[in-house]
Amino acid sequence: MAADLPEPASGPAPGDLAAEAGRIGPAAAKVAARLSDRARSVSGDARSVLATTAAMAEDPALVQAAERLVTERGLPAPRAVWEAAGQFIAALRGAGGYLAERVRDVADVRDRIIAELLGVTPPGVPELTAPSVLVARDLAPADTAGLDPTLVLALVTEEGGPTSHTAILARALGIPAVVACAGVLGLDAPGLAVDGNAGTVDISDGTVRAAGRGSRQQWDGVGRLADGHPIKLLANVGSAADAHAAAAAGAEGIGLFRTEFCYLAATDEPTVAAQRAAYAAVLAPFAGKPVVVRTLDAGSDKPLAFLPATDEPNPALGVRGLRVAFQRPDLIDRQLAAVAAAAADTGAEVSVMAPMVATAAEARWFAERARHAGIARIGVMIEVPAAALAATEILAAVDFVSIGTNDLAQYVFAADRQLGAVAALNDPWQPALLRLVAMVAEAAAKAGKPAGVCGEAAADPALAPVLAGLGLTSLSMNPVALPPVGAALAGVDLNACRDRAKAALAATDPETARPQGE
Ligand SMILES: C=C(OP(=O)(O)O)C(=O)O
Ligand SMILES: [Mg+2]
Repeated sequence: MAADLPEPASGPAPGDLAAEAGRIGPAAAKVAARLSDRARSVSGDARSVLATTAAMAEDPALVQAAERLVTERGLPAPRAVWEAAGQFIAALRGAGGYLAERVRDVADVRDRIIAELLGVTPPGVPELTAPSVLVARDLAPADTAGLDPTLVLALVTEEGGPTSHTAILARALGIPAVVACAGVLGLDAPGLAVDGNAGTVDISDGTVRAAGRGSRQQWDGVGRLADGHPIKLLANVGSAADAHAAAAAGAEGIGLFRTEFCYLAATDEPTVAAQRAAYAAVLAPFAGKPVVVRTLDAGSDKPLAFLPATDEPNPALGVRGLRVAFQRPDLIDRQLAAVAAAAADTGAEVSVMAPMVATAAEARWFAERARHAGIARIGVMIEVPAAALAATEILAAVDFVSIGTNDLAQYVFAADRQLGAVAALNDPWQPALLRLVAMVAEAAAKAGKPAGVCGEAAADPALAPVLAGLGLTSLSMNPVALPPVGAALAGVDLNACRDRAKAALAATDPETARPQGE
């Protein structure tokens, strides 16, 4: 691999500060244009990942934050980009889980812009001349998208996680990959046998071998089972870049727009006009299609700087999600007004949804405010066990529910979702979690209202038929997961899904719930 870019020196900036700041926008635009060109030359997941990276490079929030660091603190442009990206990286890392896995994407964009400003070659993958196993500390998704599966037998990285863009892309390209393989860079082995299915790297026999080369799955863009039973396949997004990637990946709509992602680095509450513009940029690619906008889910793993920090012993159990709105109804009213205006601007079929609802009374409180803001379709997330147990009463107050399996698992198992030591409990195949999901799906079917899943469970192609069998009507996921999930659903009929659901519910643990070989 090309050497990592060294951390740029911190200054002072040479010459005129305005001119120095003015170099950042054009450098970012050049990086974006280059990535967009590459996106046009490939297809499928690689195309959507490159398009997302291109949009991230041009993200006005990053460019403007870096420009301010030049004009206000006198930093040289490369250092300012480094520090501005660092703020985003810290926020993502603090959020943990799959958000922390987006850190690599931001770091890649940062390095490309800095390399452009310095006039040097950005870090990347060396030209391969013979079939090889690629070993790296981590690999940028944009680099993974360009890998040639005939030359890269397998990929092993020290860092990264199983839901990172890099891992998902490698799977999509059919390249066996093992990520988070601590110590692999320090190995002095003549060969590596990599099994992408088992997640193992064997150095014992000195040969280079790879297993687990899956084939790229085809999905025709319509969410349905083999017998035609519909399951809407939607995308989780947090920015306009994500929304474009979701549209390119063929999402039938957006099932979760995490609005707090727009403001992870904001120091002041955005005005209604600024929120309207930011939301409209996300809704625009989905004119005429369903989009579920979640109101701010701040607090705990996603702190927002413009909300006063609360000194709580257990932030995950504290004032977060909709609970912030109970204390600051003015804040949610301004957000709902901005969402309603953005919906009118774009023609997307917008619903709103509240996070961290615990009781039917809370659902009613939210529905009333959203209705007052002129929003017609209103739902809540089911991510607190009490809400799953009260699903019938909650569904009487709203039009739909969406199950957040990430938090639902965290709370039902009393297992911090950011803590590796208890990760096994936060497994979406846990029968106890699936029984709560079943309870919600049943209540929704009785009420004749839709119920979806928008937590990470929805992105598992083996679990999707189980969720369909439980009676869920939509699955919302990272856009790169859409083709494998769509293909998995298209291969089974509703009866088979119901059988799989029954088996998973009856299992005693995740290992037996999960089909063999998955
Ligand atoms: C989708 C969810 O919300 P978030 O991951 O944003 O907390 C969830 O909790 O499953
Ligand atoms: Mg949640």
